[in-house]
Amino acid sequence: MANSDDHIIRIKGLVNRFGEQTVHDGLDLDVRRGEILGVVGGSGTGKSVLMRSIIGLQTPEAGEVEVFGEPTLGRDETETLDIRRRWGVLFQGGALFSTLTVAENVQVPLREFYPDLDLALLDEIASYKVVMTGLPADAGPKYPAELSGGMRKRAGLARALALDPELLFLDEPTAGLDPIGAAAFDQLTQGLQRTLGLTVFLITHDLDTLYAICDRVAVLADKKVIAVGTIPELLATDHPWIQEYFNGPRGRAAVDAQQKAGDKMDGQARSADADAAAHPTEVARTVEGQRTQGTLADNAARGAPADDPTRTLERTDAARTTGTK
Ligand SMILES: Nc1ncnc2c1ncn2[C@@H]1O[C@H](COP(=O)(O)OP(=O)(O)OP(=O)(O)O)[C@@H](O)[C@H]1O
Repeated sequence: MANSDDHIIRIKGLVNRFGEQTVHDGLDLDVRRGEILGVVGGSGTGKSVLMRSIIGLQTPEAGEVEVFGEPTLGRDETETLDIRRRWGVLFQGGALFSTLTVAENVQVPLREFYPDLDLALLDEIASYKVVMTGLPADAGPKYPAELSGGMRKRAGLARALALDPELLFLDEPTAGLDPIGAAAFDQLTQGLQRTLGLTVFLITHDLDTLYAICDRVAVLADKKVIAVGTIPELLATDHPWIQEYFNGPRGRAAVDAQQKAGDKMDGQARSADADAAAHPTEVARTVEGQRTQGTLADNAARGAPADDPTRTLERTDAARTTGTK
């Protein structure tokens, strides 16, 4: 398979079967470096099996998988150690160890890949990752059962970021979150992706997530990736599932919500411009698309941790639409 610097994952001719059931049959997909790729498809189309095939938890019957330019199939764990330490995974539901605290959960991959790290350093890295994902610092010693669903997702994300990965896999990160919590998690994902230069492979049923933060979307159907592109590019195809998914009532509601969010941010940008003109010596604020990130002082004033560079102003648009399974 040709190597390309533009692609962090390359999949060719993937075949996965469970008994008589064929889940993937000649699936191809490339993931570009630095993008957030949304992966969608009806329930049971094999999104999670695809992710598991990439990260080595599922052995496909045939095909080629390359990550960071290295083939991953047919190689044992020690051979892929250098590759595996360069990605992080947030499994569906967070998959935290219930008998470990949040900090201990974050330390699991650190202990696995760097067994010689001393305890003080493990604690320090875990604390940093906890705060980085917007959790309060006192979440570290808590057990998963003591956290809300949204906080558990953030704790799972903190663990996924433990090794400073270049590539992040997120399996339905906003499932089960309320609309405001889901929008905040999207903004956290995008903030981290931009700040840390991550590539994100994001499985979701959440149309708002697709519209809000995904650069491209890959659609799984008929045992393959039937289309991959920006949402306007997908809308230009005539595949019935794609048309129904994006043009159905939930798709239209997601577009409306996106439009409202855009209008709101335009208003904020205009008002920020007026403020800047009126107070030219004040520290500038940055308005990036839908995301407004204040200065550390602004964040502190809003109650966000002052040392958290990724904390973003949470969107409070009321409408949020999750695609049907
Ligand atoms: N270990 C396994 N053994 C047998 N069948 C499996 C196994 N893992 C997955 N499958 C089957 O493969 C198919 C695809 O599963 P997968 O979990 O990838 O779907 P999905 O697209 O992620 O679905 P959802 O959106 O509902 O999470 C399903 O029919 C599932 O039952």
